[in-house]
Amino acid sequence: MERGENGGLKGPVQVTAIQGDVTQAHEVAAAVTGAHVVIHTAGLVDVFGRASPKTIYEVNVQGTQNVIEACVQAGTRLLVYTSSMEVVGPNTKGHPFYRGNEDTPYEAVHKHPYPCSKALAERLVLEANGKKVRGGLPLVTCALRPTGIYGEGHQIMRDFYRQGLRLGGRLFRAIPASVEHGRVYVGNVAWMHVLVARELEQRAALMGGQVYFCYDRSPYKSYEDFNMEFLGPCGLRLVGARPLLPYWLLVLLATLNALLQWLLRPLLVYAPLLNPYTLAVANTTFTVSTDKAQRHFGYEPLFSWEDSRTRTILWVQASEGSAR
Ligand SMILES: NC(=O)C1=CN([C@@H]2O[C@H](COP(=O)(O)OP(=O)(O)OC[C@H]3O[C@@H](n4cnc5c(N)ncnc54)[C@H](O)[C@@H]3O)[C@@H](O)[C@H]2O)C=CC1
Ligand SMILES: CC(C)[C@@H](O)CC[C@@H](C)[C@H]1CC[C@H]2[C@@H]3[C@H](O)CC4=CC(=O)CC[C@]4(C)[C@H]3CC[C@]12C
Repeated sequence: MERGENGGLKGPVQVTAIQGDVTQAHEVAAAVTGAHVVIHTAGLVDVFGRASPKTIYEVNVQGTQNVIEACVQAGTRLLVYTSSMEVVGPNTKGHPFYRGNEDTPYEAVHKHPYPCSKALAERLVLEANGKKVRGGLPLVTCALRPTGIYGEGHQIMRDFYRQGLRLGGRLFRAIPASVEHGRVYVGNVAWMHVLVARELEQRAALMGGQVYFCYDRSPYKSYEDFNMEFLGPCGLRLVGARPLLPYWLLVLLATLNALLQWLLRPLLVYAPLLNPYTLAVANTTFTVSTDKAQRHFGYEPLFSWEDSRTRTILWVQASEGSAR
């Protein structure tokens, strides 16, 4: 197949969809059979208490173990795993991670089921690097750590948008503007996965067993201010130059939400955006500044910040029709 000027593929690419459950080893084995490279991006992304810790573990950890085992049995030598910034932090102590990179020392301490599961899964993938697969050759693995992904299909962005519509076009600041979060456009995350899948075999000695943050040129902003880059052009406004409520009151409200979730669980799943974990993460600076992916396999973002922003705005506006 012919390649485009940025090295991307030109012309039709044949895709065969096989639906399956990563927690079912036999289904994973069937999906992996014959694959030259596996990109394992399936995961249960839940920090709102919708799923049980057991289910999060089964999908994110056992599911990843099933993928590794399937690669070994099938003789598939290349495995790329979608890990997460959360493997690093923010930690339970609220330590900021400011313009850090893959080598920045940071005390990665987690209690929440989601980051714990991603950290364990990443470790399984990296430890599997070099493991002999069927046929006797070594498995080559690496893990990509996206920061907060945004773009088309971002359900949390859609939830904020709908919340703003319900509140008369307003959202109320809860987090100081000074608390910066690194964010990355979904198209650039996908592009990094494609580049790794393409380069991992030839650069196995350099890339095998490595982790790479997913990054692009999206600006560092507070989570709420960053979201307003898209929700503002869709008619919403963020009220307050500073948080309208004191932090202790937000902690109280988040705790009440967690208590309500626990009390209501036998009847329904009550899973608001604000809970002790989401508040703590939102309130802790986490930004990355790295060029490791560029140095190791020539990664450059495929989508500029301007393009990423426009595409996301168009998606939110399109979801407006479904919101009303
Ligand atoms: N959303 C974010 O900000 C970030 C996400 N990630 C990681 O990116 C990956 C994709 O996440 P998102 O696209 O955000 O979430 P998503 O919920 O949109 O995608 C997760 C996918 O995994 C599939 N999946 C879930 N359980 C499965 C199972 N038992 N068997 C097979 N497939 C299953 C879902 O059907 C879905 O297509 C995940 O591994 C997540 O941990 C990493 C960093 C940031
Ligand atoms: C209610 C307010 C306090 C509001 O600001 C809460 C925002 C909160 C829902 C998000 C703030 C930071 C987000 C997380 C961050 O982007 C890192 C993530 C990485 C992942 O792998 C999965 C998603 C997430 C945990 C992401 C989830 C939503 C936030 C906690």
